[in-house]
Amino acid sequence: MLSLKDPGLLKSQCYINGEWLNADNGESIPVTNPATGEVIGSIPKMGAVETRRAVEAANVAFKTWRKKTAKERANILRKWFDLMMASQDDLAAILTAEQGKPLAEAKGEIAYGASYIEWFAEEAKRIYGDVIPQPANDKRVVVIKEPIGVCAAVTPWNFPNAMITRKAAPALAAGCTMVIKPATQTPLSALAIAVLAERAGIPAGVVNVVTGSAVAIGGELSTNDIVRKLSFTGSTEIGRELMQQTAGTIKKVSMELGGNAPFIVFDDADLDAAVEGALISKYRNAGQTCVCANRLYVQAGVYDAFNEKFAAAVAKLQVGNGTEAGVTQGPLIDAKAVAKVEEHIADAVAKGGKVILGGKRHALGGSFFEPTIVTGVTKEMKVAREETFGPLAPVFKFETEEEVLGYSNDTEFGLASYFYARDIGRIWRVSEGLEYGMVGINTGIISNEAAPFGGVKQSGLGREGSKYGIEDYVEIKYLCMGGLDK
Ligand SMILES: NC(=O)c1ccc[n+]([C@@H]2O[C@H](COP(=O)([O-])OP(=O)(O)OC[C@H]3O[C@@H](n4cnc5c(N)ncnc54)[C@H](O)[C@@H]3O)[C@@H](O)[C@H]2O)c1
Ligand SMILES: O=C[C@H](O)CS(=O)(=O)O
Repeated sequence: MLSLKDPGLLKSQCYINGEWLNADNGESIPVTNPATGEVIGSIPKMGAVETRRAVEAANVAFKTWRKKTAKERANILRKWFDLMMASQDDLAAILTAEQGKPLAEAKGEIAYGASYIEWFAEEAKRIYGDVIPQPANDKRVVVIKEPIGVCAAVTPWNFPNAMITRKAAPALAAGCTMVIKPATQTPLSALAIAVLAERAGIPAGVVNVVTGSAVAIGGELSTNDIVRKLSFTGSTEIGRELMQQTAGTIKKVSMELGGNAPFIVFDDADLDAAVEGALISKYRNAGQTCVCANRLYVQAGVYDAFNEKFAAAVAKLQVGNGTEAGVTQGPLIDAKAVAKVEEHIADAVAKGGKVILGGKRHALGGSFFEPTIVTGVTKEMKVAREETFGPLAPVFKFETEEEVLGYSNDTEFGLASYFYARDIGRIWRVSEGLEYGMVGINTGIISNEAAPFGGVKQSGLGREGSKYGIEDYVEIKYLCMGGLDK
């Protein structure tokens, strides 16, 4: 059982209009720990009717929340940030229990998630408009920015805290209200965020969390005309479905979708730095990260040296229950995730790939999997085209810059990409040649609240974080002031 300093953070009810509620039919869904299989809690199995009530509550709350000054909203968001950081240990314990990542990573996620609240508490006060030089002296052209209204957020299980705050923070900062549907595998983190929102003084109806049937809740959020914006983080497949569903009411959408990140090591790279970057980029959250290195490309001249160093570093990863000291890789989220990794390994080996480390389920059983490296891989393999979303590093060999750019861009995805090199001309050529929303240069970690996080092609629409992140939650209004020459 979860032992928290603040047991009030562990909720089994949804948060709608400032009330903690069960499903209308009383049904609930268990929440299990992926490391042990034990039930750690339960959540209401809500559907369209409860979701509609949450949307209507958010609509009522919008009328007053938007009228607060930016400074008033900023102060309340700052309080929310302070409360989240004060509860970092408990929030991390809840996150590790329901998602599986090591406690140190979970604590890092809480700080990362809270940093979006801190950032947008500040950005709230900088949503500037324009006064544009008038084309005729009887008029003045003024532009103001206004909150778009009731927003919906549908979020994934792999970062159960940060993927929510990365949406709720800019939305509330802009004066919007929000209905959140977290992933069914990891809802307790979302409910804990709502507890702290309530304690921070965020008024009833401004933040709402609904759990239960994804199709029913998502269907209501994507078709209810009161919802003016839907922000989704998850697979490209579901993102495409939600875009189609929102088209009927012409909603604004943000889509943070799947990835297939290339991680390129050129022969002029600092090899030790490249190994360190590849390790963190590939195996963070057991590889269950949208921006993790999905394909490693190493130039022929350093291919063997890189693989030797990389295998030695990966072999040091400690697989186990995320609550145990020293563990650096937890379980995968479920058996389906394990099956996908096994499918990708089997396909690569069948087509000539060589497993030089790991390659099978961990001795711990369940959904634990050995950190794995496969060499001798080619573009005909599934690992070249599909997002593995697990602790599998396929290492491709390449000869020239032109060749590796061609390989890297040969995908429908365009989220994150990485490369290690030291020649400045190469750094500029490759940075501009990669068709991705984000490029890590001599680093394997690119995510922070100050940066515009997002993808191109079928990895999504819009940006989260940075000064750009709040633009997705405002509408531009043009005021044409006439008759000024009389
Ligand atoms: N780009 C990013 O920032 C980012 C971040 C995290 C995860 N992801 C992507 O998400 C995927 C893994 O996460 P996942 O398994 O939670 O993704 P998913 O698409 O299966 O689920 C994401 C969310 O959508 C909900 N959902 C599922 N089917 C739905 C439907 N028919 N209608 C409405 N909602 C529905 C789920 O309950 C969950 O809350 C990977 O592809 C990963 O790359 C992207
Ligand atoms: O999985 C997707 C997240 O956006 C990862 S990150 O923590 O933002 O890098």
